[in-house]
Amino acid sequence: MSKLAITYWGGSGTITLVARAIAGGAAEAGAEPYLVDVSDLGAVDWALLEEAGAILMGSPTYMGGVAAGFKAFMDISGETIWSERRWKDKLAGGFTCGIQQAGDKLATLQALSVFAAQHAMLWVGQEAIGAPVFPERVGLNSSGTFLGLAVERALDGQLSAGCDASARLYGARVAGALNRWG
Ligand SMILES: Cc1cc2nc3c(=O)[nH]c(=O)nc-3n(C[C@H](O)[C@H](O)[C@H](O)COP(=O)(O)O)c2cc1C
Repeated sequence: MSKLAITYWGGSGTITLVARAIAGGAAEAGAEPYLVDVSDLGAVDWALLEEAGAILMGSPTYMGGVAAGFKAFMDISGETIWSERRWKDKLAGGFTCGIQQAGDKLATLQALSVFAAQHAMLWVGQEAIGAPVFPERVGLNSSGTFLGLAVERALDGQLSAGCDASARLYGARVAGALNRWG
């Protein structure tokens, strides 16, 4: 299976926990995940991203959209990576977090999915259906977001069990997609 790059930018730690949980779920499903913190654009392993079969993108939702730190990464990719179609046909997906259950997080995922389309990438959404449809799955995909992964802010430095499980399932889903199409 080809490499799965998980790019992210986080301010206070939640998105880092989410990226790690996604990586855990993906590894359990047989993928080879690589965490790529984009907070220092000069330190980003661009060759790894070019080699990867899938690139996931994670940003906290700030003011109803992608945080500036992640947007800087998006914008720099709009130079030669975009014009030379270097990420074309890679699988893509997105994840975000916010303090509120809705919190306009969908707008962040929409921006990330449009970004993937700009790069001619192929988007993979979240599949998990939680409560109340399946009452025993309390906390799983609690905001009912399917465009990508949307979770709530970590408390006490920990993701809730439901958010952690949702992130792991999303990692496993992308690993499965990579196995099938990557
Ligand atoms: C400037 C700013 C704007 C924010 N805007 C939103 C928002 O629109 N919706 C939301 O649900 N949470 C919002 N939050 C809360 C963060 O998304 C939340 O605390 C998240 O866990 C931060 O992720 P991080 O720990 O990776 O930085 C905002 C936080 C900050 C600092």
